[in-house]
Amino acid sequence: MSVIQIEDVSRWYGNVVAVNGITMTVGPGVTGLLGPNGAGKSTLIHMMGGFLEPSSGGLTLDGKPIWRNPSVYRHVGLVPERESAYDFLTGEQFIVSMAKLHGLADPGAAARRAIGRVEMEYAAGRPVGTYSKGMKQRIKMASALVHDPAVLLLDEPFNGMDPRQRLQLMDLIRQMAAEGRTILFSSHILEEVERLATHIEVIVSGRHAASGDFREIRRLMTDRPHLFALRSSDDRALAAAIIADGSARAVRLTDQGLEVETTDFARFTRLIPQLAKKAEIRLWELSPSDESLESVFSYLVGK
Ligand SMILES: Nc1ncnc2c1ncn2[C@@H]1O[C@H](COP(=O)(O)OP(=O)(O)OP(=O)(O)O)[C@@H](O)[C@H]1O
Repeated sequence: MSVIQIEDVSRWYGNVVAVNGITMTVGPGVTGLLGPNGAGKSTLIHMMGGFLEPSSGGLTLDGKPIWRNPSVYRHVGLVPERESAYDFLTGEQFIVSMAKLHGLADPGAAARRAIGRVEMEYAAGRPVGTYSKGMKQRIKMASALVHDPAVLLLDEPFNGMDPRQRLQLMDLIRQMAAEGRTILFSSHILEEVERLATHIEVIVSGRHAASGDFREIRRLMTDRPHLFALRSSDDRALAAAIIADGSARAVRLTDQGLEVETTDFARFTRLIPQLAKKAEIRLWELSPSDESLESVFSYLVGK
């Protein structure tokens, strides 16, 4: 059972602070690293895998420093977001070469085992350049598994996958976690993280914004004020009805219709059609107007 400890870690690129004073512990099971694009997820993952030096702070695997420590790399597999295989190599050649890089005693056998793990035997003899996005993702996964690491780091593993490929990969990740591995995967999609992760870490603008199980994070996200845009046959009357009901924090009449702020998302979406019906108003549009991930995450960090 392996544990990665991240202790007050920062990383900057020139003037850009990509990761800012993050402290967290990643243990066995599946951890989801959630954050919008540019939050610093890839930077953090690369530091966890020993591919990038922290500008300050330290990272350890089972108490051993990760940076410049090859004895640690034997226990870590990293699947990067970008393509990492030469298109002209066959899947098998690629995995065998990775096994050789790790100095494994029997690269052929290790490669076959890893390819079997991701169910890619049928395409192992084909050049990687002919693979679909999902197949490329699986062969990258095999390359990270070839030395049977205790820790697996996956950067946006579901990007570009169709729903069937997504389910297959989720199954594989669950199996590997059940075997006692420490697995961390990054994503900017809450639902994805919610379905797979037993533990969630949220980062926003390089900072650690929240940590815990998904119910807690979901509550933090849904309890924040929500902004809705409404259009109806009589916006003024609808505004009056909403104000009379007392379910909104603020109601504004705009050129486009109504803007309503509420803290109880679920109750408000149930209530509005009832209010409209009672007042004989036809509802044309009811849409959340601040549902961008950016705004959800910003709320979490209190910006
Ligand atoms: N090599 C680099 N040089 C300069 N800036 C960088 C470099 N790599 C990342 N950054 C910047 O650091 C910040 C964090 O980037 P990072 O790729 O770690 O975020 P991310 O959460 O993985 O985002 P994405 O999901 O879009 O890849 C961004 O502002 C990015 O532009």
